[in-house]
Amino acid sequence: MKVGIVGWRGMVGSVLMQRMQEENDFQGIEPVFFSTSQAGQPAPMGAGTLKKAEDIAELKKLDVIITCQGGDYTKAVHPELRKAGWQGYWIDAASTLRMADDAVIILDPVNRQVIDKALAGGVKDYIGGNCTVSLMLMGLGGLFRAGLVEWVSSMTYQAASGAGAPNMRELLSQMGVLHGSVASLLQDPGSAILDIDRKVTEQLRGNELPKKEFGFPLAGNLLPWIDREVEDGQSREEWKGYAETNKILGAEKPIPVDGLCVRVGAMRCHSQAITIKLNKNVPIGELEDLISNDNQWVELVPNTKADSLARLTPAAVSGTLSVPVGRLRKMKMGPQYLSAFTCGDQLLWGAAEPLRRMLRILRERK
Ligand SMILES: NC(=O)C1=CN([C@@H]2O[C@H](COP(=O)(O)OP(=O)(O)OC[C@H]3O[C@@H](n4cnc5c(N)ncnc54)[C@H](OP(=O)(O)O)[C@@H]3O)[C@@H](O)[C@H]2O)C=CC1
Ligand SMILES: N[C@@H](CC(=O)OP(=O)(O)O)C(=O)O
Repeated sequence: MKVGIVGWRGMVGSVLMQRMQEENDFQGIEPVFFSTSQAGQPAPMGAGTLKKAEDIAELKKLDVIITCQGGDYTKAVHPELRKAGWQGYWIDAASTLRMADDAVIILDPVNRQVIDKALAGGVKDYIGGNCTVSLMLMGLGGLFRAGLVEWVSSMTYQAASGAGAPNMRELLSQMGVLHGSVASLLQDPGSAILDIDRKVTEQLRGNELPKKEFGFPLAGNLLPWIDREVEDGQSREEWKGYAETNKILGAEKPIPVDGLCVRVGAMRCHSQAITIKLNKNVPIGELEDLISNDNQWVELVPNTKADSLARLTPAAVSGTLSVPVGRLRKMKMGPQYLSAFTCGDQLLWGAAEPLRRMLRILRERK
C-alpha cells in the first residue's frame, strides 16, 4: 500500500509521525513524503526525497493520502486530484471536507459502525473531527451510545496548540515577558503585590508582548472566541459542536449541542465543563459505569478535590491517550441534569490518533 503523507512536520503531523512510529504503522506500507516548502530535500525515515505536495501526477500514484497540511491545501488539491480520476482514500485533519455528503468524520472508538458502512458503500474521504468534539465524545460517548442525552452544553478551555505550533511558542514567549517585567519585584518578598499587578497589567495592555499569532495576550488572560464568526452569534468552533457531534454519531434525530469555546493558557490539552440534560433520571453509579465502560481510554475520576486536581488537568494528561472524566454529579436544576468535566490531549485524540487508526482500518481491509 503506497501511502502519501503531507503535513508531517506540522503540529498535528509531528504527533501523527510519532504515533505511527510507536505503533509500527509504517510496517506493510510504502510511505511517500510531501512538502509545500521543502520538495527535493531528504524525506524522513530515509524514504527518498520530499515530493512537491501539489504534484497531482505524483499524488495520483498513491493508494492512500494522509494530510495534516491544513484547509487551504485540501481546498487546492483534493478537487484537482478527484477530477484527475484518483480513486484512492483521502484521510485529512483539516475541517474543509468534514461536512461534505460523501465524507465521514472518523472517531472509530465512537463511530466505527458509521465508518464500516461508509467503506462498504465506497466512500473515499475520511476526515478527523474537531478536537473538542472528538474529546467530548471520547469522554462521554457511553451516555450517547445509551441514548440518554437530550441535550449538551459544553464550556471549553482550549489550549494554545489547537491553533498550531507558532501559537504554542507565542504563549510561552508571552509568559516570559510577563515574568521578566516583575522578576525583581518577585525576588523581594516585601514588594507590594499591587505594584506587581500594575506592572503585569501594563504589559498585558501594552505593545511589548508578542501577539502576532493570537492578536491578543493569552498568558495571564483568556480569549472568549475561537475561529471565525458564523450566524446566530456563534463562533465557528461553537457551530462545530452541533454539526460534527451529530454527523459523527449518525444521529437520526439530531441532539442539541451548544456552548462557549474559550482559549486559555494551557499548552496542548483541551478541557470542557459539560452540562448534560438526560432524557430520564438515571442513578449516578449507572452513569459512571456507562462512561467508564465505553472505551479503553476514558478514565473515570472520583469527584473529590484531591483526585480532580491531580488527574483532571492538562498537566496530568498531556502526551497521553487518557481521556479523564470527573466532577460527575447531579445538579441543583434536577436529577436529570448532569455536570461533568473532561480533559484530553487534543493533538492525540483531538487530531492525529483518529487519522492513524483510519489508516490501520484500511490496511486491515486489504
Ligand atoms: N492544531 C491542532 O490542535 C489541530 C489542528 N487540526 C487541523 O490540522 C491541520 C494542521 O494543523 P497544524 O498541525 O496545527 O498546522 P501547522 O501550522 O503546525 O502545520 C501545517 C504545515 O505548516 C508548514 N510549516 C511551516 N513552517 C513550519 C514550521 N516551522 N514547523 C512545522 N511546520 C511548518 C508545514 O508544511 P510544509 O512542510 O509543507 O512546509 C506543516 O505541514 C489544520 O487544518 C488544522 O485545522 C485539527 C485538529 C487539531
Ligand atoms: N479549532 C481547534 C483545533 C481544531 O480542531 O481545528 P479544526 O476543527 O479547525 O480542524 C482549536 O483551535 O483548538
